[in-house]
Amino acid sequence: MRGLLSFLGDAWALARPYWNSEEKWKARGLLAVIILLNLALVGMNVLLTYWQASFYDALQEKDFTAFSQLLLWGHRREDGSFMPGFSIVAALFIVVAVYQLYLNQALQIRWRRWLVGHMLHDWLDRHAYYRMGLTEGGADNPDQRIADDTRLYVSSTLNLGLGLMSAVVTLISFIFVLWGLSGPMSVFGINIPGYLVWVALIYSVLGTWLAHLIGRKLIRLNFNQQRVEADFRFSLVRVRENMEGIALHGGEPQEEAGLRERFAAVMQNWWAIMTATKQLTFFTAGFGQVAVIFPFIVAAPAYFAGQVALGALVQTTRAFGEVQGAMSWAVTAYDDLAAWRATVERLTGFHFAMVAARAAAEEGPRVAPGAEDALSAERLRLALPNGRVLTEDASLRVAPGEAVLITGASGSGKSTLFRALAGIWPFGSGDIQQPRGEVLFLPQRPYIPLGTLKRAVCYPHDPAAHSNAEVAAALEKAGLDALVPRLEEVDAWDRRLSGGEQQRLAVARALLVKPRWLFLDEATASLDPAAERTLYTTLRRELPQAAILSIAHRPAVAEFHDRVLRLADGKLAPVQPQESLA
Ligand SMILES: Nc1ncnc2c1ncn2[C@@H]1O[C@H](COP(=O)(O)OP(=O)(O)OP(=O)(O)O)[C@@H](O)[C@H]1O
Repeated sequence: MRGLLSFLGDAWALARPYWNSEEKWKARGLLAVIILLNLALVGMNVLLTYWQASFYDALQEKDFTAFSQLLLWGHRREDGSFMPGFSIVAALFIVVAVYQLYLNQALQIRWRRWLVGHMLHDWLDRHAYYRMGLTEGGADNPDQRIADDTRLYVSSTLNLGLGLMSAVVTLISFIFVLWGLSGPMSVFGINIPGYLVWVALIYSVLGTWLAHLIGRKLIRLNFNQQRVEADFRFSLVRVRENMEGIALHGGEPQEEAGLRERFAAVMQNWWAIMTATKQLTFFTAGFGQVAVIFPFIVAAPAYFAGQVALGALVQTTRAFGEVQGAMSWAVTAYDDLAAWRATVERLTGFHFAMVAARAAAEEGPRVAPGAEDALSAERLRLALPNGRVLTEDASLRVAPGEAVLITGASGSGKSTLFRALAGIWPFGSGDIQQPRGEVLFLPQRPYIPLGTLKRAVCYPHDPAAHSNAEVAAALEKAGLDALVPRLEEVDAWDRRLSGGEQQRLAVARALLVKPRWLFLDEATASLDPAAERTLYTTLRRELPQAAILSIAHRPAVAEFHDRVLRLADGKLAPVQPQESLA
């Protein structure tokens, strides 16, 4: 019970922000209309049971006029009351049902847009996504949670919520109908009024309880299914993204084995879901079948005793069926409820992982952005997620326009030092003063976004911020003249360009963006030494005001820098350029 209450608390915590957001009046208004339409549907259902009673009575009495009037416009009964015809009620029913669904979907997409927008922000804000990827504590498969789980959550919440509401309203309405139709019954000499109502209630409560006992393992299984499906899809995406590496290694058998293994996890969990669903369906289908004849069995004695007419019998069984159906809502919706609960738990887990990752932005070295016109790091202690220390008490100060080369053995922590200077490394301590003005980091494998070549060069600027002529000039200076005519072409540029070309593209980016602070982390390492020299010469000529911090292994790069620092034994120490061999 505690588990259920805390789960409902989580579900509400997930939903509440939207219903109190800037969109709240539109959302609430739309929901109110949908609820009204839903209630109208229930009302028409009630009306139809009375219509049915009149219709069967007309049949029994072979009253053709009443029969045809009841099918068309309507019939005035002997007591003066008017019963609308089936065609009218059915036409109205169709219109209401269509708009109920249409507006429901409109509300779903609005809610989802809001939710996805907020999740994207929380995920990307303060590098939360990066930190979540660094530690195992991050939620698995964020892409699936943002793309799929939000869709499932929104549609299930609305549909289950409206389904529950309809069930409650149907229950209340038909309890009155059934109560009116059902006479008292004497059990051991005690008169029980509205006995059909009690029979329906007992039948349904028993059914719901049994469905819960049989189906509850589906919650965990559904949760797992989402995870294993996402893992499988992710491994397929990895193959697609690393096609060349895999093909060159001839790694297909390994990949196939890995993919099969992941799919086996999908299968295994799916079999467990099938077994659990089979058990639940045996029960729910049996429950549903019995429910068809059960009301006849309980109402038949009165009919055969001549106490009720055929119309009243039909109306009674229908009312019984509706009460029992509404009471058993949880039995029929158990599968959906289990899936919904799994989705809510996945989204809640993701939310808390994001909150923790954003809070962790305060952890690690203290970063003061743009505090002064220089870059400095003091008493920098950088560690790995597992606690291993990379630098102990490293210090650094770089003035505007200065060019500094950082060398050190592979794995000594040079890239991690850059990550810390960028303010994204959350493990360690010390003080970092970030400089004023635009900063650009160029890693060894540049990030190339999807879209046009122009977009790839301008990143992270908006492509509209630069003219084609500017971008073309930058590409030419970086030695990519051949690409100039393809600026507007959309392609998978990260796969189309060679490693060296990608690095040239990154240099073109620097020439275009003209940062005041440029960080090059082995950003020219894929080029031949002559090309590397040319690019460094171009960078120093074109960006004379820029401070440049480079990480490089080739000693020749030192001549383009004012001084060289070497990272060794956890400390940064100045060395002579000729000593800079890594
Ligand atoms: N996210 C991470 N989780 C665990 N270990 C990490 C992580 N990132 C880096 N490391 C480890 O930290 C150490 C330093 O990595 P870093 O990339 O800073 O080295 P580097 O000096 O730049 O090396 P190279 O010259 O080879 O590029 C390496 O041993 C690396 O395996």
